[in-house]
Amino acid sequence: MTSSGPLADAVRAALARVQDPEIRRPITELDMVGAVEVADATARVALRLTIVGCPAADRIERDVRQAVLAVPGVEAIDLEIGVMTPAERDALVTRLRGERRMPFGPGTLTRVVAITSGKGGVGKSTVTAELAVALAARGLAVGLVDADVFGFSIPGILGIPDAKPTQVGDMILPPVAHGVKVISIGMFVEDRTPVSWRGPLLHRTMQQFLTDVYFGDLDVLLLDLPPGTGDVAITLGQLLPNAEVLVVTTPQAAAADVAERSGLVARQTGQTVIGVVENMAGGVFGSGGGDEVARRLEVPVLARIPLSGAVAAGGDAGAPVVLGDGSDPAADALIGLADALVARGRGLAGRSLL
Ligand SMILES: Nc1ncnc2c1ncn2[C@@H]1O[C@H](COP(=O)(O)OP(=O)(O)OP(=O)(O)O)[C@@H](O)[C@H]1O
Repeated sequence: MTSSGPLADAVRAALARVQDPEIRRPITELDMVGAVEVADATARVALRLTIVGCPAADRIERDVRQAVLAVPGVEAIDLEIGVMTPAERDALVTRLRGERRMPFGPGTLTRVVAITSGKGGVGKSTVTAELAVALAARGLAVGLVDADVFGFSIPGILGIPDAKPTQVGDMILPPVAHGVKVISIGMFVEDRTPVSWRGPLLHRTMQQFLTDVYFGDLDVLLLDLPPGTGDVAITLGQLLPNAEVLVVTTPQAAAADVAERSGLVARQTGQTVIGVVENMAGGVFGSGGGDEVARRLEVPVLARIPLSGAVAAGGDAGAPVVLGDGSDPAADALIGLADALVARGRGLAGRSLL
């Protein structure tokens, strides 16, 4: 690694401001920058990409050129692009992963929030995706695990229906949508059909999502659970007893029973139910469902999200309403939910008082 003279140092400093768009760390920290020399106002930079055919290669190359050419005294760049050797890549993966196995269990600094519902179709995935984007828009580092094996609608709602994670060694880099790092079972099945896996396979898959997917340091990790009280909810209850849980329900009174049950199952695993989100309020679903579930679980209703054509259209188009022009009451309610979550802080979730 040759780097000589103040101009070469300035080029290195400029390169330290270029991020790998997938790993979201400076390329200099990822061992992607080799020799740097400057001669006759021309900077020679050796770049090592993590994998052949790296999907972010164009972007990295463009950012590197721009950063280097902005250094006073540099007029041209001679960029030599190579690929890491398997040994270099293994060393990087080991370093990034550290010794941590499953970084989101008890003791984590990341706030883990699971979103559940009693039955399907109440808008749980929509609420989860919009909430994730609203939190990311506030500047938080947000990850989203779509664990809804029967639906996996999150990638579509976020506008990345066909995105696939990049694999570096045995590390999986999640695609990023609207600032949210997203991983979904739908990214690993061929024809997007719902998965009919049972307990052990689901358990392993969830564990892998939480361990092998490189999210980096997150402020918040959201999990979109399948509706009901099945294997995934129980598995995640075991893996993440420290998680906080939001229960999404419609205002329909008849939905209250099943919604309450998913909250109770979460609580049995040690998770903390922090509130209820009533979705599709003011529609044809009657009223009182959210209050009823909240009363039975002894938690507050954190948001009431009105039925909104904009929300449905935004979900179809992959354009979250929380990033819209602010004219939609449902968007306000969803942003209010993000505010309520942040204002609530981490509380005592997952910490024993005894
Ligand atoms: N507040 C809302 N106003 C209007 N439409 C909504 C609202 N919330 C969700 N929807 C729409 O309702 C449908 C179901 O939403 P979604 O897929 O999020 O439900 P879900 O509870 O996650 O279902 P499942 O668990 O079965 O995947 C979608 O078409 C979505 O766009």
